[in-house]
Amino acid sequence: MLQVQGVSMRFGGLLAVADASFEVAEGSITGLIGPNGAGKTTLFAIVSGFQKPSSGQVLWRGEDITGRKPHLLARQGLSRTFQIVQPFAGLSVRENIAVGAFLRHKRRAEAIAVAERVAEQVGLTAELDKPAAALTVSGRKRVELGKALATGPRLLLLDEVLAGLNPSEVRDIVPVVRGIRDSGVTVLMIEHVMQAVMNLCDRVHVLAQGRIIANGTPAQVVANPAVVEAYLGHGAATRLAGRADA
Ligand SMILES: Nc1ncnc2c1ncn2[C@@H]1O[C@H](COP(=O)(O)OP(=O)(O)OP(=O)(O)O)[C@@H](O)[C@H]1O
Repeated sequence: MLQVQGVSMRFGGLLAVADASFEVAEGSITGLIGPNGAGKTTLFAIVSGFQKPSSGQVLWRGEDITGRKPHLLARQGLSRTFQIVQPFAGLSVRENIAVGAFLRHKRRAEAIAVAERVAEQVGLTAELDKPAAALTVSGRKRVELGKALATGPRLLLLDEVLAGLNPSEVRDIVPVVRGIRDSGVTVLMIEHVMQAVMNLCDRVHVLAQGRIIANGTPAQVVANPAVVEAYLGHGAATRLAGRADA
């Protein structure tokens, strides 16, 4: 469904993304993980049209969409959430989610109806009338999810939607993400919360220092010595293996 082919992004002397290639299969929940500064956010910004890569291509259903603007990509069914959630504080939860729905529905009543349907999907029905500013971090994350979902995406890009949540809040949102996929929306997620990655993702791509260093099922990538080293430092995999043998 989505193919990233040989994408590089240079900021001055820094190669933030280096010849990265990966695919997202339709109907999957695909994870993009890696240590801080690995280039995940940059790669996401490229896929969602917020940045144009220095080189390489992004293909959407076979079509080259490299550098296409975010609002055009949203019309084509590719929407994203942001790591820092910034709901319209003065608007209600219903109105915040409806902002996304206006992409495809011109009439207010229709957009509101979509927002109410989406609110149910993300577990916000009881909060619909509240101002977004009154919500907890977990609630705001759900609003962010709802706003993106209300645009009617075929592929939803989730940027650390679980960051800042406590373990029980993570446990509560995991089925929401799975439900989104089950409703026919493919999901690509950047995520640091490994508990959720292990639970949710069909496939994971690991980025370190701008390069894709591994991919596979969650179980395969966490058992991969190159991945362990990328997170814990050179020699960590051997040291850990030595301890396990002892
Ligand atoms: N606009 C920019 N100008 C210069 N350098 C940048 C810019 N954006 C990102 N970088 C650098 O590119 C590298 C990759 O950053 P990026 O934010 O993509 O990593 P990340 O994997 O998302 O990290 P984190 O998990 O901490 O969010 C970092 O070294 C970062 O400082």
